[in-house]
Amino acid sequence: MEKIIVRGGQRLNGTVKVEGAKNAVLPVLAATLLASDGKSVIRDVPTLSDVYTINEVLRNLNAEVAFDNNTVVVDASRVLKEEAPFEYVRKMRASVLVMGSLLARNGRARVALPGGCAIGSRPIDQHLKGFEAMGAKVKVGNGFIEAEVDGRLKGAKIYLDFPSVGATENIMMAATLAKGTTVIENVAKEPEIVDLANFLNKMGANVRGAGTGTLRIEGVDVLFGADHNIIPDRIEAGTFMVASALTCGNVLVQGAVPEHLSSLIAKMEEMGVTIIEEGDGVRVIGPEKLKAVDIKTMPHPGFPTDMQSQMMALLLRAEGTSMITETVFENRFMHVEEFRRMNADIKIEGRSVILNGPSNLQGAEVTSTDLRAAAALILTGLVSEGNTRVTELKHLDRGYVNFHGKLASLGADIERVKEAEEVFPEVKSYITDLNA
Ligand SMILES: CC(=O)N[C@H]1[C@@H](OP(=O)(O)OP(=O)(O)OC[C@H]2O[C@@H](n3ccc(=O)[nH]c3=O)[C@H](O)[C@@H]2O)O[C@H](CO)[C@@H](O)[C@@H]1O
Ligand SMILES: C=C(OP(=O)(O)O)C(=O)O
Repeated sequence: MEKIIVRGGQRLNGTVKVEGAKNAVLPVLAATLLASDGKSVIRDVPTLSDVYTINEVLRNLNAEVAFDNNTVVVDASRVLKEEAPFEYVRKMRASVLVMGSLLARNGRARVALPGGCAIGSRPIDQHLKGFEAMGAKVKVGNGFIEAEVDGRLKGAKIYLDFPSVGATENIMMAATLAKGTTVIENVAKEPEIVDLANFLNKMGANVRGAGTGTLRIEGVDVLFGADHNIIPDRIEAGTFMVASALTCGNVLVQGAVPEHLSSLIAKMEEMGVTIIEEGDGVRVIGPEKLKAVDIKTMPHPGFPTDMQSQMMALLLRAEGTSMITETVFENRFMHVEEFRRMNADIKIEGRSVILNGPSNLQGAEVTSTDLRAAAALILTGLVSEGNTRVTELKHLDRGYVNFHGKLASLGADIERVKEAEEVFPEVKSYITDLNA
């Protein structure tokens, strides 16, 4: 079993560079399936397990995919298959994002139902509602969702009940090749939506309004491969910003785009952290004492749910009582119990968490429950007494490239180790028998 071991007590210092955004590259790669002519070249792609998974999904659908030197080249000009199997969707829910492209290109898509997830039930009803409004028939059965349209999708007026990031992306992709105009209201405004719209427009699509609450898409007959650089990862940037503030450090986070991080910057400044725009990034200087603040996660430009657990780590060091309210996912507090194992004074009350700080944090063996929780537990280890051992690193590898290496380069006392797993001899022979 792999573990990250952190010994607390070091102030972080230096420069760290952020990668391309995971949550931008996944929909962009799904969108490459829309090009029936020419290759797409996607640059600044992070070497994350989620990227390898989406590449496998694309290959399985008969696209040609090469990934080298942070660049993915996709040729989707051959006839595409229509099925994304459960083995991929189970590993990564964003696999459902191929549905809009497949439906638009093939008139048919069959994608395994994603099922539950550690942060909530995460239904995709809003994606399906959009496809249906564009004329698709949607059927759910045997663990799959099947969507089919007779001929071409038709432009439609769609109102999302919630500004879902995935539904906005999936419907936007489907609408690019639909006949006529699609207007989607109450859409997500995240920077990753804007990045996807920019890529689609480079492919020949006509998408307007990205970054506002309404998208207007005039359908076109054909889309072409295009060249695109992925935007920097605002969540990875935010994670290193918190790391610096937490350890009373002084770190330049290169590639952090302040406009993408305004809610986080505002909250960190309220806590007493100094944040200075410098070059193409931000410098974060952590104070000796942090002030308690209240936080409520919201769709962009509100405070991002993907920074909730890292911010919780920071608030453990703040003086006074803080409250974090999670409004985006109904169950994104699994990390709270792990923080308690590290002696955090923290409790859950409904959809909120109350923290009484500063906690006298102590290292412990803790389990990552999702990718951001993994990062948050490692950050907490940086300011805990003794050793913190963080397990279930498969979550971390979905969203962070060489996280421990980057922290070590800033002066953290951290290593990633592989420890032999204890297997009882009786069980071992049983496994051998089974494999015989
Ligand atoms: C790959 C990717 O980009 N993932 C991000 C994306 O996930 P994702 O696209 O899954 O998130 P959504 O914005 O769709 O989900 C937000 C909320 O809406 C609900 N919902 C969503 C769709 C739907 O059809 N019905 C429905 O009820 C979800 O259960 C959740 O409670 O946005 C989230 C919210 O910023 C981020 O935390 C994820 O990191
Ligand atoms: C929840 C996240 O991602 P996903 O939607 O891919 O699970 C995340 O990036 O924090």
